[in-house]
Amino acid sequence: MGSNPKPAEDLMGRSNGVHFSGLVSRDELDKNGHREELPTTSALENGHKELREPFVIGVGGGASSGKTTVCNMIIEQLRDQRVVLVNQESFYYGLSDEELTRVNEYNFDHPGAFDTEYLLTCMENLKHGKSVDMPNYDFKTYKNVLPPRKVNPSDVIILEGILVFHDPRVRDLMSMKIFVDTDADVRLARRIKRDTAEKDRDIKTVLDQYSKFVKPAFEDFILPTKKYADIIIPRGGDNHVAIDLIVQHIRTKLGQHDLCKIYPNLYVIQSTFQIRGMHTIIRDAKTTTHDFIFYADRLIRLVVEHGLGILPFKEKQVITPTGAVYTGVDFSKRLCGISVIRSGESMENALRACCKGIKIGKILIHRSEGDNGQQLIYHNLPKDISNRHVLLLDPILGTGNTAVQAINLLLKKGVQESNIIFLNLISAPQGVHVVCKKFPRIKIVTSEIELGLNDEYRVIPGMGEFGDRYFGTDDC
Ligand SMILES: Nc1ncnc2c1ncn2[C@@H]1O[C@H](COP(=O)(O)OP(=O)(O)O)[C@@H](O)[C@H]1O
Ligand SMILES: Nc1ccn([C@@H]2O[C@H](COP(=O)(O)O)[C@@H](O)[C@H]2O)c(=O)n1
Ligand SMILES: [Mg+2]
Repeated sequence: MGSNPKPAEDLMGRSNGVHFSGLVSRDELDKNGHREELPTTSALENGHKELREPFVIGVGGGASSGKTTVCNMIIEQLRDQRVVLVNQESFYYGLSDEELTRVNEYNFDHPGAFDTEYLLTCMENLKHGKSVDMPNYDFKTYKNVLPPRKVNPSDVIILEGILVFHDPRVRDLMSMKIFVDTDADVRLARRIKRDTAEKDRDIKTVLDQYSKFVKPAFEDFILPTKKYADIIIPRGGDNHVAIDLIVQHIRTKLGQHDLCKIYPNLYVIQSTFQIRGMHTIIRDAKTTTHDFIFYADRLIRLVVEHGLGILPFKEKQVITPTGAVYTGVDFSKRLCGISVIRSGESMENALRACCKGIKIGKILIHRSEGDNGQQLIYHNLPKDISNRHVLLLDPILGTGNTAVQAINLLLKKGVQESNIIFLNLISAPQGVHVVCKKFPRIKIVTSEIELGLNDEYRVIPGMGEFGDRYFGTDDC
């Protein structure tokens, strides 16, 4: 795959082609909040470009303490990240027919009930970037016979379960350990509700199991692991402050905010599952041209709207049909769009749809060896461009070389640097560094920050050659 990252300084003057990618990623949440993923690479650390090991979080605590709830809340807040949830309960040994006849005598809360060796293998593989076959335990049949779930490595791996801190080898894989601490009576009440509703068990069976196994095991095996926790969350999912702090810490460790912290003029649009879903489609190499255009258009529209949102405005009052005064704003109309041929042309329709009658100029930059690999060969810009705010359109910011050429031309034509908003769908950190360092007053609006560039200066994970995919020339 050739994904060794390049330092930004290396890229200036050496690229002879950007905007490619071979890596595809797809995330899906199933009904249990599990994610199934195709290969991904790891996140960036502290704004640097090296790819690194995933951040592993352990979430332990008594049964029904709210571990899964806490994990789902963390995952929800990290919806713009590649997160995978591993449940310790998937690693329960299946019961033999003989054991099934005496199921009420089986202690599911004992460390020996789990296949910890296989759990360890799976976690080590995930941590080292390999995909794994996760067992699929069925609580109703007590068996492990369902087809395994393929889980691929991610930027964040969360391992949750009653005894995830019991084995020191599993503990050692974790970068952060969270213990969910909920009162025993609350846990029991929830357990009765859950096991009768979801596991088809009667109250007597649940209570017998609780007093015979669950309570003693909590005291003997689970509670003693609380001392290993870095964070103890009282009240589980009700503790929003704790969950917010945990998410902040994870983001800091992933270096997610660093680029925006370094460059206040970089705007990454707020991610939602809709947005990630659309990215998932357009990044999938198997997506048809028709779907690629549809979802790329939706994302481009969001980026354009966001870009328009950071244009200057003046306060304006209007009278509504009810005769009331509405105090609003009047936004700048001295605008134009400039698309970088050819992929930037894919963004013109969205801009026209948002700004009736907007003038759109074009710049063509040829990429070849030598001379920074860049050659400006054509431009057609509005004559009065120097008096306008310019929305520069190019869906991918890779090395930054093309953007630098285009911006240099705009500046030469008298456009003020602070009047340029560069709109793109994805930005490689290297390109962000190059553009923001050279033009600190320019604004960049993007929908996702990429992992980096590979040896061939292609954006990873990226989405391939955008222009070819959008204009349907990818099989020419
Ligand atoms: N803060 C809460 N308030 C009310 N019910 C909760 C809360 N947290 C969890 N539950 C419910 O309690 C049950 C057990 O929660 P869960 O998160 O599955 O715990 P665990 O994974 O620790 O067994 C679930 O039915 C869940 O909906
Ligand atoms: N067949 C099984 C397997 C496990 N249990 C109980 O599940 C609890 C652990 O799950 P949590 O989501 O609550 O962490 C544990 O207390 C086991 O007794 C079961 O009842 N049947
Ligand atoms: Mg659970």
